Amino acid sequence: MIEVKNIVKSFEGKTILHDISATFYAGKTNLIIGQSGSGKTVLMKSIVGLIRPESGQVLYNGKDLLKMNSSEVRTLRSEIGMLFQGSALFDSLTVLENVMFPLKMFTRQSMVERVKRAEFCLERVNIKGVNNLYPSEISGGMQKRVAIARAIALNPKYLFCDEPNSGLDPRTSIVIDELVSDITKEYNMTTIINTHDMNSVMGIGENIVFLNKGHKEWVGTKEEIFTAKNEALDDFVFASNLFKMVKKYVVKENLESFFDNKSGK
Ligand SMILES: Nc1ncnc2c1ncn2[C@@H]1O[C@H](COP(=O)(O)OP(=O)(O)OP(=O)(O)O)[C@@H](O)[C@H]1O
Repeated sequence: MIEVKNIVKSFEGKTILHDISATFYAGKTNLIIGQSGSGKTVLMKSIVGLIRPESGQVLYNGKDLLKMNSSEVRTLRSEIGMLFQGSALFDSLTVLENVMFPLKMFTRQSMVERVKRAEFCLERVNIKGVNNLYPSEISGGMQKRVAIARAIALNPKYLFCDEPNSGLDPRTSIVIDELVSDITKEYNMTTIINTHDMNSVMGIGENIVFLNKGHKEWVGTKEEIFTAKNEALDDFVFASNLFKMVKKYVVKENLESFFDNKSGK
């Protein structure tokens, strides 16, 4: 579990995060949503430790990142998996070598052990037969799966995904979302995902934190979003006519059956 308490962050005298407190649960897909510029990335970077807030606490299972010494931070880093927007694979390394990379950085495993673990992770994300290809030789969806395999190579307790669906078609986005969600449950990870993607919100939003102009405006689940009485949230989530119609239908008809059928299974 990760808790942030009273996080304040400013740049050049302008406050970007206003006293943010939120809880992100283990075994759940926790989403941070909000308009462009609302502070999602700054919040995620503050949680990961890439940005130091002026005040507040970032508690990893109760331990404050902002008070950890360098050896504690290094241990924590080995427990964190990251999935970046553009997959961020190393172009000059093969698929297998990309997944082996964090194992080389953070473990003393032998070459044989590293290969075995990387092969296991690639199989887990349903990647077969491309281990010796380079990222440029596989599709965007496959690259994303390889990035997930790399992110879970060290068996992380915490997984951070920044816009994991950017650049993917809707069908592949759902596959990636479901993969992240399944892995989160399987390994009981605390997964935090930054997204604007309403399909992700409706599909895997188990704990959604909505930021509005750097303020935490609302927290709830994908089911609660339909009946929330928050104007800013409503404007953001149901901005398109399509989602306005979906809301009308879901509220009028049967909410449960909508979520049961969401993934089209
Ligand atoms: N290093 C920085 N220096 C100055 N201002 C910054 C810095 N990083 C972010 N900001 C500002 O903080 C605000 C929030 O940015 P942030 O990237 O967190 O938004 P976001 O919600 O992630 O947006 P998007 O969805 O477009 O990625 C923006 O106004 C941005 O210009």
